[in-house]
Amino acid sequence: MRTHQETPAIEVSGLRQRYGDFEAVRGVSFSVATGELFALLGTNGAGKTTTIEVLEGYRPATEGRVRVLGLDPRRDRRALRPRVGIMLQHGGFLEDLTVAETVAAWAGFAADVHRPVIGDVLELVGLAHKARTRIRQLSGGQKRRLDLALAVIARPEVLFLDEPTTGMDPEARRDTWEVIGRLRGEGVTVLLTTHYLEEAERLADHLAIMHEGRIHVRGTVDEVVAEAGDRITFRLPEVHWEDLPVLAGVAPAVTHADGRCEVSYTLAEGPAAVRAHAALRPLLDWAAERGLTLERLEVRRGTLEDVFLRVVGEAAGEPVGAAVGGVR
Ligand SMILES: Nc1ncnc2c1ncn2[C@@H]1O[C@H](COP(=O)(O)OP(=O)(O)OP(=O)(O)O)[C@@H](O)[C@H]1O
Repeated sequence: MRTHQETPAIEVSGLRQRYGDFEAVRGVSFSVATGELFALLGTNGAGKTTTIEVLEGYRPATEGRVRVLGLDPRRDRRALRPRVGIMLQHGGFLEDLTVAETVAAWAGFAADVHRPVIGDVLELVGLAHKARTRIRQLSGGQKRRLDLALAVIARPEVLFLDEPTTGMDPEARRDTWEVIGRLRGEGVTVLLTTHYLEEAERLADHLAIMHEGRIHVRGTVDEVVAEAGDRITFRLPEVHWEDLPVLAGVAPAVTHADGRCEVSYTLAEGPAAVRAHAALRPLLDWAAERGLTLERLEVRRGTLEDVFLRVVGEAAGEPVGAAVGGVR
């Protein structure tokens, strides 16, 4: 028998979602352990919001199975409601209410919310000084903070955040990351969608990259970033590029501009700690034998952005890579 600890807080298995003839989600599976933060990244229209809406119980799954805290989000809606916090992509407010009135009204829907909590929650999201301000006088970023306040007021066990920091300035975004980090620290399970790769890198335990209804890559942040491999890049005069060496089994990618060529190697095989070292020595020997200087030589770790762009590029033409290690 499975214990409570072993049951994931969120489970999605073989989810498919159709809108008429169009299949927006095409067989998505992932799970989120209790207390974890899982980030869904992806291109516009990838199916992130659709997936999260099925988990929130807003729409029935066309196919597949979803569970939140072991319950069916539609069938068990009443039982789940007090345990789940939701921040929609486009929350709607009554523009004439003040911030404090909005939170109080919302608290009225939730069980066990007392007035002092309203002040706490406004403090938490950095809106205490705006308590008497009318909603229509808030900026876009302040409205997102209020959305977050409403999502967490009933102290949920699971929090769904759909693009929580869209429209925020960099400082507000950092503040919000801190709030989300604090909630996670308190054991709240969080599923968030975002277009900000840095947001996912900073906050997520596990992440997935979606494109056109499918998850193409998923794993811990380190696992996904490791997939990008290391980059060795430099410039050479045009005359020397044709006999560039193959390094650690990898052929160079060469682009040409202004009479010089830009050379880049992406090394993804082997242990991260040794692969750039192993490839650099033969490269430097090759250059020394020819009396060449490798201009602007750079060795860097791949980034989440490299993986993201590769996923989108591969989906446009080449075959798509499998999920990375550690996938559950
Ligand atoms: N109610 C709907 N009726 C028909 N098509 C829809 C509906 N909602 C979404 N879609 C389509 O389904 C696809 C997935 O949309 P979804 O909003 O889930 O993507 P997303 O990954 O959240 O995108 P974004 O990052 O742009 O918010 C899109 O092609 C969208 O046009």
